[in-house]
Amino acid sequence: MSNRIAFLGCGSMNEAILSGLLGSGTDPADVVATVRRAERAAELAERHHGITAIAGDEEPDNNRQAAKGSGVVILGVKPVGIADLAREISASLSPKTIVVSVAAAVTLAQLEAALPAGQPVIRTMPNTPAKLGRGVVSVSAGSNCSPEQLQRAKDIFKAAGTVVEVPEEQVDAVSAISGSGPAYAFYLAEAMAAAGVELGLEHDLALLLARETVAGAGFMLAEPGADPSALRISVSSPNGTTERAIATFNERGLPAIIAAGARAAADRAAEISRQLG
Ligand SMILES: NC(=O)C1=CN([C@@H]2O[C@H](COP(=O)(O)OP(=O)(O)OC[C@H]3O[C@@H](n4cnc5c(N)ncnc54)[C@H](O)[C@@H]3O)[C@@H](O)[C@H]2O)C=CC1
Ligand SMILES: O=C(O)[C@@H]1CCC=N1
Repeated sequence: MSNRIAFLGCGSMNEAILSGLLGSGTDPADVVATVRRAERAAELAERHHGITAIAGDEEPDNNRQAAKGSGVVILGVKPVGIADLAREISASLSPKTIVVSVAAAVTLAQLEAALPAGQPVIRTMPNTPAKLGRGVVSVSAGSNCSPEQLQRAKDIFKAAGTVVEVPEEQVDAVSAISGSGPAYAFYLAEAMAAAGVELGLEHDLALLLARETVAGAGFMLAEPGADPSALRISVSSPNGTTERAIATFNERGLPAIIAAGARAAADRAAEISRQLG
């Protein structure tokens, strides 16, 4: 099977995966990316030397060109555009080409219906730390995907981080925790920086403290076997300052607020799936 991997719709998410892949030693000559605009294609080609980036405003059949001869194609446009993109490339796929979607809310059934009968399809839910090889991605195989084809996709995504296999019914929950989750961590950093300013720190200093703290805590969480509760307790002296802060978060219902946000994200994914029919 061809080693070439095509990233169709190379925006934030697909570029993050592409970066992770190149960072782990994939030959850029085996990577092709498509986008809408020529400026974005030039930016990608400059940032990732040796890949091929094709813009639709210069070459309207860019997606078909990229799909043709690729062993794996990764669909990375917004959910509403996935089925059209799948139909557009259908005639350019070999029956063995593995079609991977990173889109929230687009089901395996919707993907399979837009592709030639029998096409192997995998639905994934990645996240943007893939850019640093620190993403986490779920994979769910469609009915035509062989164990070897699923393994090939897992091997690609391993380069971008941790791979978990989940039944498709769980993808909306995965999306609500790890797909969207980096935004929750960034939101926490924003709120901490704002709190620092409220306590009298200069904005730049407050932002530096918040960024380095969330990043540093992230590194600690990334150590093998890390336990968030144990790590939190190790910062919290009995009757000390941290304990007072955490008690205030609990009194104000922060865990329930986070659960409600995650529920809202999962519900929105289900709503989009229904809208896409
Ligand atoms: N951004 C994130 O953190 C995550 C995103 N996703 C999924 O990834 C997908 C893309 O999201 P983002 O990367 O955030 O969006 P984005 O807007 O940054 O990327 C989409 C890219 O596709 C290009 N594009 C649109 N139509 C095209 C076409 N017909 N042919 C070629 N290129 C085309 C756009 O120009 C853009 O560069 C979505 O389906 C989303 O659900 C999944 C997990 C996390
Ligand atoms: O916000 C979104 O719709 C995408 C899916 C998961 C993360 N970002």
